[in-house]
Amino acid sequence: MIGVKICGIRDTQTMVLCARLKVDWVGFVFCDASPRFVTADDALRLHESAPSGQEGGPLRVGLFVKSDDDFIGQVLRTIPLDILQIYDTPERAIEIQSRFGRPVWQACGIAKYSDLPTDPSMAGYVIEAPKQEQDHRPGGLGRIFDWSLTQKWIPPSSWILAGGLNPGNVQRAILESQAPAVDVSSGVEAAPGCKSAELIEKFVQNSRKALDLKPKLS
Ligand SMILES: O=C(O)c1ccccc1N[C@@H]1O[C@H](COP(=O)(O)O)[C@@H](O)[C@H]1O
Repeated sequence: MIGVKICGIRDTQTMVLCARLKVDWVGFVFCDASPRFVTADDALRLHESAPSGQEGGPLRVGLFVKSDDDFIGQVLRTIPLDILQIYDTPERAIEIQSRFGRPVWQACGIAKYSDLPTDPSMAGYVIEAPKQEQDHRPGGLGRIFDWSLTQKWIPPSSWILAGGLNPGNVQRAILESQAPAVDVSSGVEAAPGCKSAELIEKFVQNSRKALDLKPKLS
């Protein structure tokens, strides 16, 4: 079964839907440059609206972009995040992992094969398109990269494919990249920051069908 993460949740209906669809992870974006930004109090309200990971619901992932310890600590005192998705240097991501005692998924922008990470001490990696000069934030931009780059990569720990995925391309993305899990934000939205129940359902369904399709597409 392909793991699925729905990121940038801002409303309780979407939380409840993700729990009903047995999505593996939901993401809360603590980056105020994003149309999906939530405060720690918003995230707590969302967290409380659906079964927790320990109760069989989706694990809660918090996204932090170049955040300092004070900010991360303040969010963690409000909401019990299961995983921290970090947009920062690898050194800083490792520091955060040991300081806060939570698994860290480091976000890596991949333009070429040698950009793929090799450090097994990180709990996981989010493998996505690289940030460009004009971007005001590092993710949630609906941009893909060359999925075939990960085919021969030996991942040092668990990983998830992200960037520009949507219900129409996710099956091909899984087959071309050989990803064990997929992460989507803008590709299941009706407008920036506004999730579509219909697109989420299709995305989850199509992701999970990818394994069945393998012989037909390869
Ligand atoms: O979603 C955002 O606005 C965002 C802001 C800052 C950092 C990451 C963000 N989103 C993450 O980016 C990838 C790809 O998103 P998309 O599917 O291309 O829209 C994914 O991990 C999002 O969670």
